[in-house]
Amino acid sequence: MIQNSIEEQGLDDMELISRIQFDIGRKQLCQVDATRVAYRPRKSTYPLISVEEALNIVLQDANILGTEMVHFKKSIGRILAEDVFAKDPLPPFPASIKDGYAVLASDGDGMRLVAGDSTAGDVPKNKVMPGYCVRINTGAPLPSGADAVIQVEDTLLERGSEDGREELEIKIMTVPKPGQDIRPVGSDIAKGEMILSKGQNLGPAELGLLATVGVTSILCYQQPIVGVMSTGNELVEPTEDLQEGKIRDSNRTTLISQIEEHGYHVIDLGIAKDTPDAVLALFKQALQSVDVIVTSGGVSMGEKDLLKHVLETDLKANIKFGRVFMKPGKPTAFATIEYNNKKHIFFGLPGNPVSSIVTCNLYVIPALAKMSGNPLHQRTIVKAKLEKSVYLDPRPEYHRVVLQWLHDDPVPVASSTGNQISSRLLSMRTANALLMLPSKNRRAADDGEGLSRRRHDYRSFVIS
Ligand SMILES: Nc1nc2c(c(=O)[nH]1)N[C@H]1C(S)=C(S)[C@@H](COP(=O)(O)OP(=O)(O)OC[C@H]3O[C@@H](n4cnc5c(N)ncnc54)[C@H](O)[C@@H]3O)O[C@H]1N2
Ligand code: MOO
Repeated sequence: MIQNSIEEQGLDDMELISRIQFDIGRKQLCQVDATRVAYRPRKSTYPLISVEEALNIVLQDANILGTEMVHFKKSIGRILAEDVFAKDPLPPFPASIKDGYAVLASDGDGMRLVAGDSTAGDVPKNKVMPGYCVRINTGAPLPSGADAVIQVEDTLLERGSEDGREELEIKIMTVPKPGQDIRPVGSDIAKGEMILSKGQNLGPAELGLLATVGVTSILCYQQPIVGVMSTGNELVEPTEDLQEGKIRDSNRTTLISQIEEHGYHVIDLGIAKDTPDAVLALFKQALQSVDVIVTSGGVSMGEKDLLKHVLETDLKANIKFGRVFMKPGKPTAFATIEYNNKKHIFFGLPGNPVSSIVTCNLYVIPALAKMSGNPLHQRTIVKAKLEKSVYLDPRPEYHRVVLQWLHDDPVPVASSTGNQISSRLLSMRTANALLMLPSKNRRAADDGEGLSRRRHDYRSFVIS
């Protein structure tokens, strides 16, 4: 009956949404009225776009935030916003590559008197004169006069002090060449050399290089602060016992750890109840302190799926897309929000636990990487073979698999994690890649072969 009355009024979906959103005169903070279930649109008003299109839209809005000085020890995973140069050469002195003896090459092989030693960290006292050598350790400065090092394995002890504390004379068994086993000044790093360049991702080796050249404060791109929120009246905290109709919130845990695993700072925004006011209040609170909001749930067709309405109506957000032709993740939404003169980006991930984790991988992580200044923000994609044939879905699917490189085959084999229903988080367990399966409706001619044949090559990307 209600349907009839709507039809009689001749309202289309867009008008219905407007009626729901702009119902004035209610004592609510939020302008969205979610009570008139009968007026909800019966078809999504958002066009279904491809994953590629969606990712391009996301990356266009994922802009670098700015730069800040960072102490080098706190810079792991950060992206450098400046070139870094070496103010000193390495080694700063000619250094021995071996434990042995500093010699004059022109003396050739044979006997040498031992005139003291040069150990790492000390300044050698003795000069190497013809017929003499100085005992030297790896990394120690070459004494003046010497131009070669002979490793201890190529020498014999001819004479030592009676107490065994000193070597007095040795015999060199090989003919030394000038420069042998010596690292010249600046041979590892030249003075003034650029050791790191703008856009470099800072890992352990890069931090070590900063330590080497004594650059302890560096300019890095700022990292986005991400707020993660769950939505839904059915959700309770993992610590709580289940009452009737309730389930534990798992998405907040997976999304927070997924984002933190990639090195970004996350604020836990908690759970918003399925009311426009609750959602709006949490959004407003989040917008004070985060650059990116990631929600899960509340983006599909249910009368409680309010997020996009609240964003558009109350926060004047620009919803860039609301549906993507993919499985899982069809209702994924993306928006930009101007709030307090600052641009924020919003990811409305679907509530199904697998859908949220897959779409976080596909859209959120690359966006955060790009915002953090990382030029290599795209996911790694490799070719894989299927262990067993799989059924294709009408939607292009991101099938959870374990990739294994077997024997000396350079192409890995992908083994499915089983039932792929998007509520089954167990399908993510042990998965280390998402297999990109084409739509079932793609013509076989696109591919030259039957699409679901055993060991057919598919593209897969690594999600670690
Ligand atoms: N009429 C239609 N219904 C649905 C469609 C559609 O196109 N038309 N799409 C389906 C698809 S595909 C997905 S995916 C889901 C996504 O829906 P929402 O994003 O609105 O999510 P909810 O309805 O809130 O929840 C879906 C499901 O996930 C559970 N959930 C939600 N949040 C959490 C959480 N934090 N931790 C664990 N589990 C969570 C929730 O209880 C539901 O079972 O919509 C389909 N429906
Ligand atoms: O797209 Mo939904 O994410 O299939 O379950």
